[in-house]
Amino acid sequence: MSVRINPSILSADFVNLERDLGVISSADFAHIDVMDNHFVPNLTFGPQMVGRLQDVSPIPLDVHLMIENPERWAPTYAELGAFSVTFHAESTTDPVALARRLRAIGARAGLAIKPGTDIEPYLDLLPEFDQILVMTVEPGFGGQSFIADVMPKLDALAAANTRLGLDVWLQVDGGITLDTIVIAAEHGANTFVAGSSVYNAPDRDQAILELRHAATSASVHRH
Ligand SMILES: O=C(CO)[C@H](O)[C@H](O)COP(=O)(O)O
Ligand SMILES: [Fe+2]
Repeated sequence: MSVRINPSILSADFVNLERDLGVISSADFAHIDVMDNHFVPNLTFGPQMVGRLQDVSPIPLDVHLMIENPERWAPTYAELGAFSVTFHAESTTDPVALARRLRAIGARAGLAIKPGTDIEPYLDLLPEFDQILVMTVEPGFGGQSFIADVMPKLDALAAANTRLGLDVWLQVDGGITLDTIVIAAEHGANTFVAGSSVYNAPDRDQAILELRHAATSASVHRH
């Protein structure tokens, strides 16, 4: 059972992003939080910046779009070469159509859901996606506390993967630490975004290694 550790550069130094991408090269993907100050009450960066991050990153980019009207912008990130592009169910009218456009460009397609959004309507759509991002905080800011109440959504997604014979990656994002990563892995998560717990650690490689070990042990224990 392989797990993926995706540090979020939301907790990096925004005037030293090339340097701060370089210190997470032992991770699987760099998680890039795009916020538009409309879908969430915070603003980060757009395609121009992400294109340059793509140029200099030692690892592939996992782009998380917290924006309104993702139909307008998500394909642009796929064209820039992002490995995966994840948009929110709450700001999309036709998630399947958008996922198909992203896949046609060559990116993996991800669907994200906020803590208050029900997963049930999306379970039958799993074949259309490569990953589902279950938010474990309200989107918008790093450094918040993990919301364990959303774990039943992971249980439902893991069961749907089994029922449909799929391996759609199950991603969690928000408040992931050495303790909470175990809880999420026990509920079937296999792709873990960690911002502050990686970037605030004195040794980023060590933090990534410890998160990976904790998640792997919990996954093995689960199966
Ligand atoms: O999408 C996000 C916030 O909306 C970030 O990816 C997430 O919060 C990571 O930060 P942390 O690990 O510090 O919670
Ligand atoms: Fe994120």
